[in-house]
Amino acid sequence: MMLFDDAELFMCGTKGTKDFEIPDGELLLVENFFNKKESDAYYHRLLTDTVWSEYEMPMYDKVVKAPRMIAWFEDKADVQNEKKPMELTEDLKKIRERVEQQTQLTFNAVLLNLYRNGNDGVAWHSDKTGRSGINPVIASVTFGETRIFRLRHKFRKEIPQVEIPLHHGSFLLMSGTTNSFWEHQVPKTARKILPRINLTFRRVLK
Ligand SMILES: O=C(O)CCC(=O)C(=O)O
Ligand SMILES: [Fe+2]
Repeated sequence: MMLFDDAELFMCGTKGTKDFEIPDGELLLVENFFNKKESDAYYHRLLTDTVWSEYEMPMYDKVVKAPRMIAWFEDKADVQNEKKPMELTEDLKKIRERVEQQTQLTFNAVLLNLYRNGNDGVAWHSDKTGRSGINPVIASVTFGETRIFRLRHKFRKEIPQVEIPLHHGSFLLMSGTTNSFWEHQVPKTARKILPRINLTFRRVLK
């Protein structure tokens, strides 16, 4: 794959913070959270150095491959567990530092998603999982191709959906009750596009 020079194509958004003031949730976008130079460097290294895996998810009575690649990293558990997750790399730790500075929160795990092209995406879901409690704070960083991040209220269908193009180097924080009341997706697209990497920092219970 010839991806390396292509990073020049990715534009960061204009610098600015936007509070989306959604009902039943908190949603904050910071464009240009990482500048173009930092974003290009992280994009290249994460793309090539990460050991990406297929993710198989249960779907009714079958198991299907998710249309994206993933990698999960987590701080070393205090208690040794059987399945040792990968620890955060130096790059991931540096990115986390910036995220923690911004949010004044701490995170002990990060999920990386790689959307290889427009056929990759993520279907409607919210991020509640057994290990992160009912209202997890999700801190999301994007590098590479701009993809639409769409949110909809789970119960009040009259509330308009929110559509946010997440640009190279942007940061999005979902907090408060967002994950109880809203779900989100990254729709597939027929456009010819380059890969996008998304990182979601999380707090998981050990
Ligand atoms: O790629 C994104 O922006 C969102 C990823 C996501 O929703 C997830 O990993 O739970
Ligand atoms: Fe999600």
